[in-house]
Order: sequence, then C-alpha cells, then structure tokens
Amino acid sequence: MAIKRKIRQTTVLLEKHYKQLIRNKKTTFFLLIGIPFLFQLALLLMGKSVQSTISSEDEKILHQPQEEFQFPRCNTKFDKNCITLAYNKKSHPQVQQVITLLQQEHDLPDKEIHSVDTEEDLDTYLFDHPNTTVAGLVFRFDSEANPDTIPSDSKFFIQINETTIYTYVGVDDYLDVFVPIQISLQKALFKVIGDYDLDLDITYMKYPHPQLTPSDIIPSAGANFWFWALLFQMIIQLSQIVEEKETRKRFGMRMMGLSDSSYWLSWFVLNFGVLLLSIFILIASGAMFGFNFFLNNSFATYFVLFMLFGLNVVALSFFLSTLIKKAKTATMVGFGIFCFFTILNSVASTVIYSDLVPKAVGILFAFLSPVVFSKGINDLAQYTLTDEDPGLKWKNIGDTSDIFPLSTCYLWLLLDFAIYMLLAIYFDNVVPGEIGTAKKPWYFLTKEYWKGVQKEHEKINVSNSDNSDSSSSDNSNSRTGTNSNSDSDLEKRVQKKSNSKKFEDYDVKRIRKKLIQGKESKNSVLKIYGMTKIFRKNFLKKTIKDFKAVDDLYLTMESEQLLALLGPNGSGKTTTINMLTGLFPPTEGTAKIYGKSILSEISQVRDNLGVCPQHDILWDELTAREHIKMFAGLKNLPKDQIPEEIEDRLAEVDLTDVSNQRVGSFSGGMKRRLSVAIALTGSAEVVLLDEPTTGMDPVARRHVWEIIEKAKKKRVILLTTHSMEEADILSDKIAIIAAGKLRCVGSSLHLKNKFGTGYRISIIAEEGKIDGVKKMVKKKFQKANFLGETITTITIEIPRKKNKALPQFFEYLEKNQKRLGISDFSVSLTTLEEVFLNIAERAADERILEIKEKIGDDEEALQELEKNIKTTHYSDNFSKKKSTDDDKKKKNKRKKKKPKKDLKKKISSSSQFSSDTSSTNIDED
Ligand SMILES: Nc1ncnc2c1ncn2[C@@H]1O[C@H](COP(=O)(O)OP(=O)(O)OP(=O)(O)O)[C@@H](O)[C@H]1O
Repeated sequence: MAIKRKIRQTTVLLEKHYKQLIRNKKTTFFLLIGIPFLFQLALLLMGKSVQSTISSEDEKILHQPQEEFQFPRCNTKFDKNCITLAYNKKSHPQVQQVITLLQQEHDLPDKEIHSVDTEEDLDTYLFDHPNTTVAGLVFRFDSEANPDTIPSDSKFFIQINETTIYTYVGVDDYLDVFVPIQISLQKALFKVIGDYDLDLDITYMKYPHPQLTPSDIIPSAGANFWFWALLFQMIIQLSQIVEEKETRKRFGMRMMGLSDSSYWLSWFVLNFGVLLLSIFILIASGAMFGFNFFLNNSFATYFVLFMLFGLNVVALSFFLSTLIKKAKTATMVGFGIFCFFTILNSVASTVIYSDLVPKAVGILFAFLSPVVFSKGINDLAQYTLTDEDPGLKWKNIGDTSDIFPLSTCYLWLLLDFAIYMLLAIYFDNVVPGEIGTAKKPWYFLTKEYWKGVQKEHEKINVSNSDNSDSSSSDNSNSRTGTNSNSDSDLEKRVQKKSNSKKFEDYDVKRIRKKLIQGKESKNSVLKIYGMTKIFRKNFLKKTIKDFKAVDDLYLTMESEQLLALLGPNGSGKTTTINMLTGLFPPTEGTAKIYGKSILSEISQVRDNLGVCPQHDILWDELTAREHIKMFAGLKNLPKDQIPEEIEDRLAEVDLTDVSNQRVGSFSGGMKRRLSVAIALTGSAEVVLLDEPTTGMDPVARRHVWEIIEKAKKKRVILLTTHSMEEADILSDKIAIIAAGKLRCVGSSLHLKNKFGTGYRISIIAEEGKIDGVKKMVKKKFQKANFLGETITTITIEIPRKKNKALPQFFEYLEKNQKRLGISDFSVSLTTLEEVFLNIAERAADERILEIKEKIGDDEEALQELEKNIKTTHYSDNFSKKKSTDDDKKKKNKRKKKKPKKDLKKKISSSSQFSSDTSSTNIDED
C-alpha cells in the first residue's frame, strides 16, 4: 500500500483517537495532568515529612550496652572508599592508643580509619563526605593541659549517620552502630586510662549533615514515584488497545482496508504524545516544588531519560496487548507489572547495580527498561543531593558511576524499546485473536513474508479458470501458464472435488465445473474458487484438533445481484466473509473480486469492498457523521468527495437528523443502520453484510431491508442471515451452506420447488363439518399429509408431484363451499424455512453417519450423539422459526401501514397467499 495512503489512514485514526480523548474530558485531564502532578506532590510531601523527622532529632542519650551487638564495619561492597571510624585529636598519644586498640580488636585496616585534629575538622569531614563513614568519635578535653593523658572528666561522643541514605553504609538501625562502638570504646578507654572505676561519659551525637531538602527523598523514592506516574499511563493505554481488540473494532477496521502499520503508528503517536505531555508536567511540577534534581541537573540529562522511558512504556503496552484478549485482564496485568517493577526498582541501586552481585546480573536486568530507568534516576540524583551540588552536565553523562554510566542507560533504553517493539510485532502475528488466525512462529523466515510470493494453492485452483477477466491487470493465477490442462484433466478434477460423501446439489457441482473450466458468466464480479478454511488445532485457543470450517466452496455472483448465504450456526458463513475481506487467508483456494485476488491483491480488493460485520464497529464518543468521515478516509476516498459522501450515506439510512449525535446514545437499530451505511461508504461495489438485521425489531428490520434493496442497484451484495423472510424478500439467489459445505444454490422459488415438501392448504369449516372435509380431502389426495387439526380447521400438506391437481381442487372447493360447510381456505407454498430445515437435517444425518462409522455399535453413545447433533443443528433454527412466525403475524398487521411499493410486492409474493391469490401462485409454480 502506498506510503501516502498509510499516512492518511494514520491521520484519520489519530483524529478519531483525539476526539475520543477530548470527549472523555475528565479521564483525559486526570491522565495527562492529574497523575503526574499528584505523584510529584506525593513525593514532595514524603520528602517534607522525612525532613521534619530528621531535623527534630537532637542529641540522644546512651542506651544500655548489650553483649550480642556486632561491631559495625563499613561495607566496602557498596563503596570501596568507605570509612568505619573518623576521629579527632589525631596527635594525642592516648587517643591514638585507643584507636589502635579498637583496630586490633575489630581487625580494622588503616584505610577504614580517618583522623583529623579538631572537632571542627571532624564535622567538616563528615559534612563533606556524606554517606561514607559509619561513625565519628569525638574526644572532648583540653589537650593543651593534658598533652599525654586523657583526663577522667573527658566527654566522648559517637556521631552516627541516620539520614535516609543511611543504609548506604550497610547498617539499618543507629543502635546497631552506637551500642557496639560504645562498648568497644569504653573497654579501650578503661585499658588506656588504666582506671576501671571511671564513670565514662559517652553520648550519642547527631551526625553532621547538610541541610536536608526534599531532593534527598529522590534517590530512594523518586524513581518509583516517576515510574508509577508513567506506568499508570501504560495501564490505561494497554486497556484501550486491548478493548479495541476485544470489541473487534480493530478487525472491523482491518476488513475495511486499514493497514496494521497505520493502526500501530496511530496508537504510537497518540500514546507517546500523551506521555510526552505528562513528562513535561512531571518536570514542571518537580521544578516548581523545588527538587534540586530538576533545578541543578542539565535539562537534557533527565529529559532524555524520561523520554526514552516513555518510548519503552508505549512499546511495553503494545507488546503486552498482543498477549491479552480482555480489557479487564489488561488492567490486572498492568497492575501486576506495576507492583513487580516497584519491588525491583527498590533494589535497583542497592543490590542490582552494586558490588553485591556480579556485573552480569546488572546487564541481565538492563533488559527490563523500568530497572534501567530507575538506575538512571538514582545516578542523576547523586549529583543533586544538596543545594550546593552543581548537578550533572550533559557533557559528563559518560562519567557517572559503577557498572555503566548514564549514557549507557540511554543506549539500554533504546535497545529495550527496539526489543519490545519487535516482540509486539512478532506476537501480534503469531498469537491468534478472537477472530483471525495466527501465522506460524517462523513466519518471518518464509519466502512469502519477505517477497510476497503468491501461495501455491492459489495457482492450482485457479489455474485454468477466469477467461472472463483476462483483460484485467491481474497477472497471476490463470496466467501462470497452466492452460495446457486437457478437458479430461478438468473432468477428473471436478470429479475428484465432488467425490465427497457429503450431499451437494447438482447446481453446486455445475458452478464448480464452470469455474474450473473458466466458463462462468462474463458478468461474474465475485468468484470463489474452492475456498477452504481449516482452523488448526491450537492449545492457546483450546482447540484439540484441526477443524474444517469451510469446505471447498465454489460460488459466483453477478453485478446488481444479492446473494443470501444461509446456514445453521457455525456452518461457516462468517468465516467465508472473513476470508473474502482478507482477515485471514483461505487454507486452500482463493476468490477474485473484480478480477483482483484476495490473496495477492487484497488492498485493491478492499478498495471496492464494504463490510458490515456481525458486531457493530462503532465508537460511543463519535457521531454518526464522524464515523462515515473516518471510514471514507480509511478507504482513501478523495477529500473533496467526503462531505457529499457523508450526506448521501446518512440520508440513505435515514440518520441525517441525528448525524451530530454521539453514537453512544443510539438505539441498537440505529447503530445497525449506521453499520450498513459504513459498509456502503467509499463507493463500495461489493458489499458483505453479516447478519445486518440481528437484534432489530420488525419495523427497524424492514427499514434496513429497504436500504439494502435500494443499495443493490449498483452493487453486488452478499448477505448472511438467519431470517428466512429476509432472504426470501431481498435475495436474487440463495446459497445454503451446512457444516462448511455449500449444499444448494438458486433462486428462492427454485429451491422451494427442488427441496420443499409441496403446498400447504388450510381449511376452516363450521363446527361439526370438519370430518366431512377431511374425508373429501382423503378422497382427492390419498397421499396428503395431515399436519394439524382442530374442531374447525385442518392443515394438509400436498406433495409437489400432485401440484397439477391443485387448480381443480380449488375449483371444487369454491363450488362446494356451502355444501361442505367451509367458511375459508388458504394455500401456501413450502416456506424457505422448510427448505433450510430439510438441508440442515441432511447435513446432520450425514454427520451422524460419519461418526457412526467411527464409533461402531455403542447404542447409548449413538443415541446421545444423535440428540446432540440434532439439537445443535436445529435448536437455533427452531427458535428462529418461532420468531419468524411472530414476525409474520406482526408483518401482516403492519402491511396496511407500509405502502412501499417494490418491497411490499415482494413481501406479499414471498411465501403466503390467501384464497384470492391462490390460483396465480399455483400457475407460477
Ligand atoms: N478463529 C477461529 N478458530 C477456530 N475455530 C473457528 C474460528 N472462527 C470460527 N471457528 C469455527 O468455525 C466454525 C464456523 O464459524 P462461523 O463463525 O463461520 O459460523 P457462522 O455460520 O457464521 O455461524 P453463526 O451463524 O453462528 O454466525 C464454527 O464451528 C467456529 O467455532
């Protein structure tokens, strides 16, 4: 498909997405502005609360020492340059002795000890080296007066770091640090001073640290909060995409010619646009709240990080959407992912990207973009811990710490994005949807995929056909050089094809033969060549064996013709339509529409095709007008023709008055009418209507019939329906399909004559006269079948063979009406419903026979099977029969009110007639 067209389709869809967004104002506002702002506000509040807790801490009093405390050591796995103890009075000999004793007792290397001269120097050191030292020891006494000894009235302080990043040095609780140091220091002082009765004053002192700002919360919580704000969007985007799949809107649009690339591109542009906006709001509110992270780091350093993560969020939602079928599940999975990464992110910097685990683990986790994002945030946060920190400049992105720098985080995020997108494309192709079939897992390795090579089965089945459209641009199939087939070959092929044990009428065989020989009518617009669909067993769909849904279907349709495709539930009608629209390819065979193959030229086929699927493909937020505009755009109708097209289509289905109303407020009937209008949009010459009147009341149904009747003029219409009345009234040709196989084809009258049981006569007589009438009928028609009897009426079925005797019989009735006590009588031709049931019954018997051969003599199993098959074959049709009868009654009531000429003529001549018109109909037969 031309790039230009794809771009147009993308823009049309974007317009649709945009309208949906602006018409769901509250949700959109919450999504775009509310979520990022609220998460940022929550982060600020959390920062404030931590700040206030720590500022309120003052000196703390010594706790009772306990033996089991371990002496705390700085964790060199976290930080190679960390310090266990820093102390003042480094030149005092007894202080030095105390430290040496501590070192000896706890095996502390010199590199874990830092010494300074004064208390101020110690504070400055601790202040300037945050989160590197476990504890500071303050010796307070006058060293000028006591140059060699520590006086007994000295004060000792243990300074401990207890800010939020405290765990960085590897301890969890300040008591774990204070108490063991206090015990060891006490012991060492006793030894050095040499007086074990001294009452030493060892006190806890606050660790000097820079003024805490809300930014301090960022390394521990920022990554999660910002990640949550963006991931919330992912959950919403994921459920929107899955909802379009679940409600079959995506398939509907695909049927109408939408390319997959335009579909994904439109979602990509929308979702990424939404995320970018959210990111700007996140950054703006972060800066507004005074987070150093946003104020001191270069804008590009964090913007690129957020943007790349935004791309990953979109790709992740695409990928997940290919694996999920229901919007509800999508939301649940979204929240699951949310929780999973929240946990993972909390250990991203402390475990995954620390010296605790091998480097390879860090690399492995880099395939999960939220973890990389979290690492990037943590890296950047280290540069803005205090107000004084200058932040990271863009030119230094390659210099940041540990396993890989920030610049590599960017690369990882790009790589992850590419991987998720590829996974999305792959699984979109191989995971079977509700409708449609999946490609083979290795589809991208096949020649067909890369070169668009024509499928072998198309060549075989159409090889010798189609001389009628040889002038068309199609250069495949019949023109592939296999015309050398002799007549006998053809005969054999036809024989072989029709050798199936399944019942099919002679007309069906004839159509097949003509198509194979290429002798079909020159007016044939739609030609189906041996189309077969086998749904392969698929454990994802829980189908345990291959299933042939459509079996070697040959059919033709001519211009201005309406063909009604009838068949019991599950007989393959929708599958046939889905193959014709290219939703999935036939397993065998092909079809041509206006000379274009559905296998190799589906986009050209779709230009001429209009589809009304079984389920409405409508969006509640859009108006009727916008729907027509959108589908006209998808079908590439020239822009200047669109306004006229909208008016014409709306007028055609009588929706002009409500054209600016949102479809969400439409009734079921109005929606269906709009679906029919959509199918007729864009000068569709071949229109496929899949049960267009399902769920409609009789009035609405008749309205749609009128629309279809009018639409037939310049088009070819293939209609599937369960309403026999609808088929009878609208169709020029009827095809009945059962168990995937075409059984019979022809006009309604032709089928009634061929497969109907004959005529039905109802006679109403005065009370007490009915027995006499019965005797008279038995005398005239020995083979008459008495269908029903009350005290005043009888219904008789006269076999078709006897129809020549009917005119005489009616003459006799009229002449002897008074004598026999007959008050009225009527006659009707076999209904289409009887023909349908007859065919369905044969198909069911066939199936029973087939299975009987397999299961042998097990009587009980046979009975159960028979019951099941008959029930599935007829139950729906019997219920339909009832509703059709009801419809008929209603129809008769309405007849007087609806003077539409053409249609009314058809309705009255379709199935029943009164005694006044009986002779005309009998003659017609
Ligand atoms: N994607 C699929 N995978 C597996 N089986 C499928 C698939 N689509 C349809 N089928 C099966 O193929 C058969 C024909 O289905 P189809 O929808 O074509 O019937 P139908 O004649 O349109 O029925 P209805 O009148 O109920 O709409 C059914 O047995 C159905 O279960």
